[in-house]
Amino acid sequence: MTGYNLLEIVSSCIDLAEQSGKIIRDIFNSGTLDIKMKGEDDPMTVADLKSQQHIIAGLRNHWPDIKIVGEEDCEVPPTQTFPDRTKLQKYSDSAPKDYLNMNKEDVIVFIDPLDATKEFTLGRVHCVMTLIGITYKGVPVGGVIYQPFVDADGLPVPKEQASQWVGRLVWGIVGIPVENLKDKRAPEDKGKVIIVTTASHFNQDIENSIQKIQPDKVLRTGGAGYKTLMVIENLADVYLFSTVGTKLWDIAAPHAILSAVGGTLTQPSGKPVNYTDNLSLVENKNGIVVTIGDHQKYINLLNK
Ligand SMILES: Nc1ncnc2c1ncn2[C@@H]1O[C@H](COP(=O)(O)O)[C@@H](OP(=O)(O)O)[C@H]1O
Ligand SMILES: [Mg+2]
Ligand SMILES: [Mg+2]
Ligand SMILES: [Mg+2]
Repeated sequence: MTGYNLLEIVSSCIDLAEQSGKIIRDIFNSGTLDIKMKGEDDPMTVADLKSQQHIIAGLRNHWPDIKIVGEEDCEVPPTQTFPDRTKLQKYSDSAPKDYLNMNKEDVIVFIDPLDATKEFTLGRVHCVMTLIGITYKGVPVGGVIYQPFVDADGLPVPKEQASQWVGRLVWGIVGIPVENLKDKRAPEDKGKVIIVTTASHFNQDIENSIQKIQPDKVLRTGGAGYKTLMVIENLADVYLFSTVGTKLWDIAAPHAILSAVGGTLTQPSGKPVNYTDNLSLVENKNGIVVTIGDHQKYINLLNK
């Protein structure tokens, strides 16, 4: 076979995301985040950088030429990390055959080394995640997300109980059932329409869109990955961010897992997102809408 094998790439990304989680936890515990501002409300820390360097160096050791789009602009020193490519071998018979020998030109790995950096710098670490998404022919097909600051069920743990930060991994490949997910909807929220949106990048466009849906509840928290996982686990019906701000690396990994469980992510118009390595097109300029069901109903409301 001459193409890339998605099972091997996702297997490696699982190792690298878990290792990055440890890097992120250690830097948080050190207390030295070395915060730099890339733009207004757009911080980057040394944890973002070290996490991305670790992931890219590990991928390059196996796939020197694979297309990678990472959030941070940084040099990548070589490492001796050779991630395990074999963890998912048992799915070789059940995985979609196309994904076992993917044309190299059509594969892109999107890396968000630390999603929810703003919240991270404020110590609200439960929503921090490392996100690695793999797209094939412009569509997310594999995703790995790792939450460093939660317990094994993904529940927040305060920093006074840091020893319980065992972390949580979720990976998904479209066509293979996703493990390690729960329906977390509280009984009193059954039948309600719940929107989740940004905590730290809110604006009037988003407020106007929320009004069109007339939800019963609006939750605000950090991280594109965390909010998408809330939809996947039924804590919210819609993740709505109807404005410029998120980038392809924020959504590639969670989108793949969402697709694997039957959910939908589009632009607010209902048009699909096109995943490309053209750096002038990595912004989700029109925003995103994420649902686990009734997607068209919400798109209709947003466009009426
Ligand atoms: N106005 C804005 N400027 C820069 N980045 C934005 C933004 N709005 C959203 N984002 C990006 O979208 C992601 C989710 O944002 P939010 O937590 O507000 O929902 C964050 O990813 P990072 O933390 O990986 O940079 C954040 O940087
Ligand atoms: Mg950032
Ligand atoms: Mg992000
Ligand atoms: Mg980030």
